[in-house]
Order: sequence, then structure tokens, then C-alpha cells
Amino acid sequence: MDPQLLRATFAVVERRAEQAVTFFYSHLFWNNPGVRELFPQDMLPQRDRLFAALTHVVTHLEDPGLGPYLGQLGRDHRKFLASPALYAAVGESLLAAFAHAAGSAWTVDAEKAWSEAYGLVSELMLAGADEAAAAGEPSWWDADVVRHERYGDDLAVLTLRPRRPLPYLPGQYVSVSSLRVPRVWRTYSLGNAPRPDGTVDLHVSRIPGGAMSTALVTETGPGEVLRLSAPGGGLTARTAPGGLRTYICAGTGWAPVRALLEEAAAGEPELEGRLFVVARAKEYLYARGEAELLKERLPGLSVTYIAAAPRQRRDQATERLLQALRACVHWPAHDVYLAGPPAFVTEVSEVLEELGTDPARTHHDTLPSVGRFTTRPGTAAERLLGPPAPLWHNPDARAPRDL
Ligand SMILES: NC(=O)C1=CN([C@@H]2O[C@H](COP(=O)(O)OP(=O)(O)OC[C@H]3O[C@@H](n4cnc5c(N)ncnc54)[C@H](O)[C@@H]3O)[C@@H](O)[C@H]2O)C=CC1
Repeated sequence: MDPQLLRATFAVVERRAEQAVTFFYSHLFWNNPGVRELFPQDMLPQRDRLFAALTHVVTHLEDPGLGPYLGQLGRDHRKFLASPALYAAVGESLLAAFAHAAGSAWTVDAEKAWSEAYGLVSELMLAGADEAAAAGEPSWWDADVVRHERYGDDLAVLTLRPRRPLPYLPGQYVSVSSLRVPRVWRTYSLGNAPRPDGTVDLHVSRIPGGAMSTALVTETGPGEVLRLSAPGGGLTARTAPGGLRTYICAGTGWAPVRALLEEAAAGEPELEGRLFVVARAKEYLYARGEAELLKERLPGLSVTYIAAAPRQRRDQATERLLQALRACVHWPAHDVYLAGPPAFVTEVSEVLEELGTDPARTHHDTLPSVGRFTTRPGTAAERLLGPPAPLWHNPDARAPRDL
């Protein structure tokens, strides 16, 4: 593999991401009849996902974590019934789309580098899938909804009973699919440490326009069946016994943190640490009751709740959190567990580093963030031909604040 060449071509393709993705799916569906049925009806979020995953691969080429990431991705892709033939078809369409979008940057060497890189990526993904199949792991788990608890208009906690045991570590997430939104999968952290009855909680926040979160919060009820993928994610307990730790969560980021604290309460009740629970407004501090119960079991844990003031932007809670973090000491001695909206995780991680936390000891999920395509500016000619859409100021939007 030639990482420099891969990154250089990807930089060109990325600027024409919209064209590249349209070409990719048209090529894939046109040349492989039947493949369209494997994808959701609404392809817009799917289109972003492809580039998010590719960006993750290209930006982590020399990272030793890339192999395990791809193995897990392959294991996870079993839920799509992805066969070696489909991997080959995707590779062919991807290279055709890159050639189309890269123009003169698509040299013989670039094609060779991408073909080798895709070969390696698919090999590692298929190896991950084969390993899981050999270990007897199902491609997905059917799970019955046994409880559905609503907190206000936008939030629900669903309790599910998987029909087969679902082994996982506290802090991990699963992808979830519902027949109400066919072929769409969305990731949710499991909100509890493993229980004797095998049930698991999903904390779901309704995203405006989000078909899956709307279905789970407002339509799904007990008796319904959801499908769960193999658990994954790296937000699992890493601290040696006696080590100091800080847990920081925003919104439904409470789910994995709650699972980690339940695990600690059972195995290490003498734990010393601090917990910050952040919410967009006081009414959204749905975690409070549970956090208080956990605090009773973990007397060495200090708990701080932070919400935006009434009628303020939800991000004001992040500003308040950052002030509170700056007032704390001993950061270099703490492991930090961080969960919440991707922009929140990025912003808080940066401040923690400034405060002296070792970045290798700040643990959070590295899900490629899915958003709109790259904001990297195009050439002057590209900007003239396709000017970017204006970015409106909307205080309620989830867009990063510096837009
Ligand atoms: N393992 C993890 O990291 C988990 C992540 N999540 C993510 O957390 C989010 C939860 O959504 P909601 O509960 O609706 O949260 P929310 O939208 O109500 O946000 C909660 C708080 O996060 C902060 N925040 C939100 N967007 C921000 C931004 N762009 N920049 C800086 N701070 C920001 C604000 O302080 C806000 O009050 C989802 O994006 C979900 O994917 C959820 C569960 C687990």
C-alpha cells in the first residue's frame, strides 16, 4: 500500500464526493441487478455513510487499530448478508467511481494503489465475518421489546429481550433495525451492564426527520421485534483497579456510561472518580434518578448535572461543562470515558488535552461521524459551477457551533 498516494487521490475525490457517490451507486445497481433491494429506500444517509467509512480508512492507514476496525466492520456487515461476490462488486464500482471523480489524478499508479488497498480492506472484513461465523455467532439477534418508557416528546428507553444470549461488554453498542423502517440500521449503545435475565436497554433520542429514532420513540411498543447486530465499540472499562476516572456524557450518551458505572458498582464499589451528566435542558436530565442510585452504591463518585439555562441554546450546556472541567484538577491522573454527540466528543476531548489529560486515556467511540459531505473548499471553477448551499443559523440544529 502507498498511503501517500492513496491520501492524495482521496483528497481529489473527496472534493467531488457528491459526484463520486452518485456514480458509485448508479454503477453498482446498474451492473448488479438485485443489489438495490439490499439497501434502504432512502439512500441519502447511506450515501454519507459510505464516505464516512472511507474517510475513516484513509485517515487511519498507518493506525494499528485499522485491522481490528475492519474485522469488526466485516463482522457487522454479516447483518446485510454481504457475500464475497458483493464485496467484489462494490470494489469494482468504487474504483470506477474514483476514476470518474479523480479525473487526471487517476493515474496507473493510483489505480494500482487503490485496487491493492480495497483488496486488503475486503480481505480483512471478510476474515472478521468468517471468524464470527466460525465461532457460531448469528448474523443478527431478534429481540422482543418488553418495555417502552417515554421521557417527554423526544426520548424513550426501550427494554429488549434478545431471543438468544447476546454477549457484550458494558459500554458497547449494537446496530438496530426495525421492520417499520426496512433495511435501515442505526447504532445505539446498550444502557446497562449484562443482567441475569439477558435484557438490554436502548436509550433513543428522536432526531428531527430521523425515521428510525422516530419509529423507536413514538411508534414501537411491547410485543414488537427488533433486530440487533453483533455488539461492538471501544468504550469499555480500561482502568486498573484503584485508578482515578472521570465519566462525561451528554444526552443519551448516558447509556454507555450507565452500563460502565453499573459494572463498577458490582465489581469495584470503592471506585474514586467524577461523573458529569450534561443535557440540553433541565427536563432532559432523565438520568438523574438512576445516577443518584448509582452514587449510593459508589460513594467515591462525585456527580455533577449540567443543563442549559431556560430558553438558551442547548450547546450552552457544553460551555458550562467546559467551565466545570477547567475548575477540576489532577487531569493527568484520570482515565476519561466520554459519550455524546460527535461534535461534543470532539470539543470536550480537545479541552481535556489542554487540561493535561493523556489523549490515549480519553476513551470514546470512534464511529465515523455521519454528516453532510466534506466542507473542504473546491477549486474556484467548482465553486462557480456548484456553489455550496448557504448555512443558515439555526440555534436548535445539531450543526457544530462554528458554522
Ligand atoms: N457511545 C456514544 O458516544 C454515544 C453517543 N450518542 C450520541 O449522543 C447524541 C445524543 O443525542 P441527544 O440525547 O439528542 O443529545 P442533545 O442533542 O440533546 O445534546 C446533548 C448535549 O450535547 C451537547 N451538544 C450537542 N450538540 C453539540 C455540538 N454540535 N457541539 C457541542 N456540544 C453539543 C450540548 O451540551 C447538548 O445539550 C446522539 O448524537 C448520539 O448518536 C448516544 C449514545 C452513546
